[in-house]
Amino acid sequence: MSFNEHMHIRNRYRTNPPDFKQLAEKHTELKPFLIEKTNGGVTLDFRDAKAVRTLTTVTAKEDFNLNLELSLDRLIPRIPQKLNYIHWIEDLIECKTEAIGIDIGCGCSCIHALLAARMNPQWKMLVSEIDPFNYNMAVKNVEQNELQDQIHVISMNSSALFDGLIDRTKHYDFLMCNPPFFCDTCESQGLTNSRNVERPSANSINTAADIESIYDQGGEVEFVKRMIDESRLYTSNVRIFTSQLGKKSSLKQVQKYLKDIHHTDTEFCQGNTMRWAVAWTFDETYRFSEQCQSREKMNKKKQNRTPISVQFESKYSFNFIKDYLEKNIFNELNLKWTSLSSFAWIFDAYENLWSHQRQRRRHQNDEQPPSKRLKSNPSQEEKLCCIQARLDEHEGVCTLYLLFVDGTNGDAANQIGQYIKNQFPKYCQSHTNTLTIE
Ligand SMILES: C[S@@+](CC[C@H](N)C(=O)[O-])C[C@H]1O[C@@H](n2cnc3c(N)ncnc32)[C@H](O)[C@@H]1O
Repeated sequence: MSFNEHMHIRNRYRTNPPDFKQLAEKHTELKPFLIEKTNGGVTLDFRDAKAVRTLTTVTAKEDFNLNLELSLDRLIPRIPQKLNYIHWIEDLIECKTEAIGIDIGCGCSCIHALLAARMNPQWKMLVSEIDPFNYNMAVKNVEQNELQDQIHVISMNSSALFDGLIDRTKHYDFLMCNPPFFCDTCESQGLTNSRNVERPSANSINTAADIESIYDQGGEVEFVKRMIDESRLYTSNVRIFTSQLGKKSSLKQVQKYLKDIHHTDTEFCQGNTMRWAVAWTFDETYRFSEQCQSREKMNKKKQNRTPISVQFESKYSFNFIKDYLEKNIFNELNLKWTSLSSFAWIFDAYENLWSHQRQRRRHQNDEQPPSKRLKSNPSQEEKLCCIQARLDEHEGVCTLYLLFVDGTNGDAANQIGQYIKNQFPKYCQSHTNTLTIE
């Protein structure tokens, strides 16, 4: 399965992936690695480190005019995926033309800073590296592209991430990082269950050295947790902190750790690889824009913005249904409601009395003497939902529309709509003997 259609919208490779044949015509060093496919096309063996390294260096040259030196025993960056991260950073800082950024652990390629600098000629990057080999090669890569004015590489000799790097008298627009991913060599060699056994084995080589891929204090989750802890000391120096994550399970743990900090997340898609990323900020004036959020979150939001409709049989009049809602449903579900007009309402729910389990509890509660009933106090509870409701009549048929406005239960309009669909026939049955439906 290819995730290319979900690459960042500005990623130049989204609709125009590298053409290996054309690249090899111009950069002949790629030619020996081309493999003819039965359909006449060509591909590369992504398990061959030399092939992957050559593809990266010729792509960097062709598309970014970058002369890149890479080592076969160090991480070889995949440029299309790196662009997803850089474009996301651009979105986070609202495409500022002048910006100062930080990259923690630049690797021998120094790829984040080189791409960021080429794509944004007025950005400045401060990057760190703890491994002396990577540091020396990163400096070389900056110098051979004459980007010393834009990129400053710092060698770290302690395990501190920010101390000795971030200048407390300065302000930085963003911080980025691709942390060491694994906890130990077993995980890096795929011997522990980090990879779902159902998933096919990796069809792409990982050339990362242990120093690059292993953080023996708990892998990427603990590395990013350390970043979060340290970021609390630099709240006014860095506007937006970010980190990439290699596993979706890591994202959940990091999000939990960021509970009290304003944050968002996204995913980076390319080929059949997905990566995740988190961003957090201590700037109370800052709001993460919609385009910076994950597809999952955006899809949920879109779903919530579509009103749920409940259609009633034509034999039930507008006033009958309106009475049913105001005198039964709104009370039964303990909704705090206000009329917006004779046919529209807005209501809040602080407890879920519409799902089966909750209904059972409600009935049990109703059977208790009043002194023992559970009381709900909206001021102490979180709001499950605020919903706008409208009852329309068209050619004698009434339809109720429910639109989720906000709250913690994004599916509430759908659930309440379903509840009304289930309960209305029962109500009608119990009322046909005593009331007219007009
Ligand atoms: C997964 S690699 C990422 C390299 C590069 N940024 C990339 O995305 O291709 C992680 C890098 O972080 C470096 N690193 C690990 N701990 C560090 C620390 N405390 N300070 C700076 N760099 C560190 C490693 O040496 C390694 O180069």
